[in-house]
Amino acid sequence: MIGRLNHIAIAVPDLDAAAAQYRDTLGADVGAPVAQPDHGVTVVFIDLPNTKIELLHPLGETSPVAAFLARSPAGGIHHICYEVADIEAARDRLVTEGARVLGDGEPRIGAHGKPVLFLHPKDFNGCLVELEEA
Ligand SMILES: CC[C@H](C(=O)O)C(=O)SCCNC(=O)CCNC(=O)[C@H](O)C(C)(C)COP(=O)(O)OP(=O)(O)OC[C@H]1O[C@@H](n2cnc3c(N)ncnc32)[C@H](O)[C@@H]1OP(=O)(O)O
Ligand SMILES: [Co+2]
Repeated sequence: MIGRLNHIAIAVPDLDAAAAQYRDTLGADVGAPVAQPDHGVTVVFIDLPNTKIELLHPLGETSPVAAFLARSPAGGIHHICYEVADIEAARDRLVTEGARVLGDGEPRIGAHGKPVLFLHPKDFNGCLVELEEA
């Protein structure tokens, strides 16, 4: 069911500083910050030869990333995003197998204009999993 690794997300306390570090210190191809108010984040995508890095910073009062940074003020790996061919079929299979799909269980449009879902970290070895329809 899961396919390619679409991205690894890192929550950061200072988005501009993290983007500059990837651009200048690590020599990476760093995109511009994009506000994603529906998801409560501002994101910067970094293109790598075999996947992407998503830098995340809280946006708005109800950002899900704010609580993460309150627990880990220096930042840290926030989630892993796998691609799936059919996100509703994937959701239905996961629910059948007892996994918790976060939110109302309905896919929402993510940073790439594709439907995404999130799976509870406690069901996947302490790792927040995002699924994005390829
Ligand atoms: C523009 C979209 C973009 C894209 O790529 O398309 C994005 O990726 S948007 C990313 C931001 N959105 C989300 O993260 C939505 C899903 N997240 C959530 O619903 C919450 O963050 C949740 C439920 C994962 C955690 O909520 P909260 O921070 O309030 O913590 P809890 O007390 O509910 O946590 C329970 C338990 O889980 C541990 N936890 C929390 N976050 C993570 C994490 N990112 N990775 C691993 N573990 C996590 C937390 O420490 C608690 O563990 P415990 O042992 O009980 O203390
Ligand atoms: Co993501």
